[in-house]
Amino acid sequence: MAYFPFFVDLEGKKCLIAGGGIVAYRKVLVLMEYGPQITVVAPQFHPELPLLKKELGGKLTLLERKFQDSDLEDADFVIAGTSEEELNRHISLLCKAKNIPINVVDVQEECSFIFPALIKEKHITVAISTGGDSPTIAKYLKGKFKEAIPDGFGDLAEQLGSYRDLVKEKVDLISIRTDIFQTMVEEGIRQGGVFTREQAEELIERKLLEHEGKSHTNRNQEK
Ligand SMILES: C[C@@]1(CC(=O)O)C2=NC(=C\c3[nH]c(c(CCC(=O)O)c3CC(=O)O)Cc3[nH]c(c(CC(=O)O)c3CCC(=O)O)/C=C3\N/C(=C\2)[C@@H](CCC(=O)O)[C@]3(C)CC(=O)O)/[C@H]1CCC(=O)O
Ligand SMILES: NC(=O)c1ccc[n+]([C@@H]2O[C@H](COP(=O)([O-])OP(=O)(O)OC[C@H]3O[C@@H](n4cnc5c(N)ncnc54)[C@H](O)[C@@H]3O)[C@@H](O)[C@H]2O)c1
Repeated sequence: MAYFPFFVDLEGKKCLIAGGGIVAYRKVLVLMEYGPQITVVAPQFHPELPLLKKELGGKLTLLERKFQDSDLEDADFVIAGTSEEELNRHISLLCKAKNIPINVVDVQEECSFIFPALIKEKHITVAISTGGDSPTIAKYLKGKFKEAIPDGFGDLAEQLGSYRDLVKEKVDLISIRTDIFQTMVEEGIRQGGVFTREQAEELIERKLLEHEGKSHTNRNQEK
């Protein structure tokens, strides 16, 4: 069955990861880009995790002990990736009973959410899932789609995002706004991923004048 990709704001959300091996380390690497508060609980850690802790500071907590049920208490979502299959299943059952979203790495039937193959360029995220049919296809498509994203596209999206309020403030008609945003993207791509604030201001004025000219002509034709 196909899974629906909700895009969730994870900034500051509490993520508990049970297990601290390579699997857990990879999950931390992916998730840290989305700003959650991550706690990893395991008797032994992959050597990269303490190094990452130095980099991430308070965003990453390492609890060097076995998992306890009480670890779930304030978790917003959980990943079970210990080497103990029974324990992973136990964590999954507890989470499901408490309505806490749970991923058991590579065990679809124990998951309430699954991981997609991800492309991230600043705030642009492309997520690919095959509903569990073939993670290898998801990975393959990731490689293909990555090639299709123009250089600097994440930067361009971020720039255009910073002009949204300006456009909304100056332009009332949605159809003109849409035209402006469309032109910004086309010009931004043509200019290699850059569209400056000055250009945005000029474009807004030009499109407003164009529109005024058009409605003027229309009024004259109506007479
Ligand atoms: C996308 C990605 C993200 C990530 O892991 O972060 C991901 N798996 C990846 C790779 C990968 N995983 C596996 C292989 C070996 C080849 C193969 O088995 O096909 C490869 C390929 C490789 O490593 O080259 C083994 C595997 N995976 C699952 C099972 C269980 C089963 O089949 O029942 C088994 C068999 C275990 C066994 O043999 O016992 C299950 C799941 N794996 C998922 C996600 C979820 C569904 C995603 C979807 O909807 O497509 C789901 C359902 C649950 C979950 O884990 O969330 C990541 C791509 C990384 C990237 O982005 O590059
Ligand atoms: N390595 C892979 O590429 C891979 C891929 C897919 C699935 N898996 C599966 O995912 C699981 C984790 O893989 P890994 O390679 O990270 O294994 P690993 O052996 O490197 O790490 C296992 C981790 O689980 C921790 N652990 C054991 N008992 C625990 C407990 N009671 N409470 C909390 N943590 C506990 C260990 O301390 C360790 O940190 C395994 O079941 C493995 O079969 C591994």
